[in-house]
Amino acid sequence: MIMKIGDALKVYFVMGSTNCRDLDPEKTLYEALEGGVTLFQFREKGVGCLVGHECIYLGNSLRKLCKQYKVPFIVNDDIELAIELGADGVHIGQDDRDPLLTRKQIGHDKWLGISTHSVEEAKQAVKDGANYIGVGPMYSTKTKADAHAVVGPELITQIRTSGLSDFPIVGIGGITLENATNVYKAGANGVAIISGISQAKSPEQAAAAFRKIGEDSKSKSLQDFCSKLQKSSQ
Ligand SMILES: Cc1ncc(COP(=O)(O)OP(=O)(O)O)c(N)n1
Ligand SMILES: Cc1nc(C(=O)O)sc1CCOP(=O)(O)O
Ligand SMILES: [Mg+2]
Repeated sequence: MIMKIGDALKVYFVMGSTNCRDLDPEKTLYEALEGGVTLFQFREKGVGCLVGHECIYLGNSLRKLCKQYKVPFIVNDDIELAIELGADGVHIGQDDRDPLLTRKQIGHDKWLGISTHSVEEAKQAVKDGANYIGVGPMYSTKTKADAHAVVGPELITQIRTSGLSDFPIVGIGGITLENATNVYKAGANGVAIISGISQAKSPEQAAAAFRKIGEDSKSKSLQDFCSKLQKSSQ
């Protein structure tokens, strides 16, 4: 799948069966895709999550759906599962596994995402061959019990000004329709969301609203950039 990763990160939906509310995972993802999510991560984790054949079965269904919508499919943590499902990439955290070994296993044509919580971790992730970094938590989250302390969108701005001005970055953790604009404004290419879409009454409408915020933030950033350019040339 040929697609710029910075664009794919715009509305990054992360989900497993334990995150869903009224709808089953397939229907939840279907609605999110209809609403316009641009990237999907299969994160089958937590109490009551599916394992073994059941996990592979669900992963295959979700993978097929993403293919239909031409949306890249990432697997969280589990490299063997990613390979089995023919995923477009994997996402690993600081304590999951060695990034260099992971790259060796998945090859160079797959995306590797790495979670980061500081400027130092961000720079190291780039050195370790990440294609994008997740930065979080932006805000407090109930979805991940072992989440780090909140870093806020300010960390994304610090990472940008530390030299990673163009590197693909997605913010994650506690992102809602009310605060997503702050994350884009801080310099993120996109927002990664679990409950804001999976727990919404209508995942489709929530996804569409996040997509609209992403589009508007992009054109607003462009307007800001042009007006700064105009002012500096006056
Ligand atoms: C896009 C994105 N960013 C961060 C994470 C978190 O990864 P990790 O710290 O390994 O925690 P778990 O998700 O494995 O519980 C992510 N999954 N995706
Ligand atoms: C999976 C995950 N990673 C985080 C990090 O900070 O790295 S926060 C988080 C949970 C995101 O869920 P929600 O959108 O429901 O808050
Ligand atoms: Mg992990």
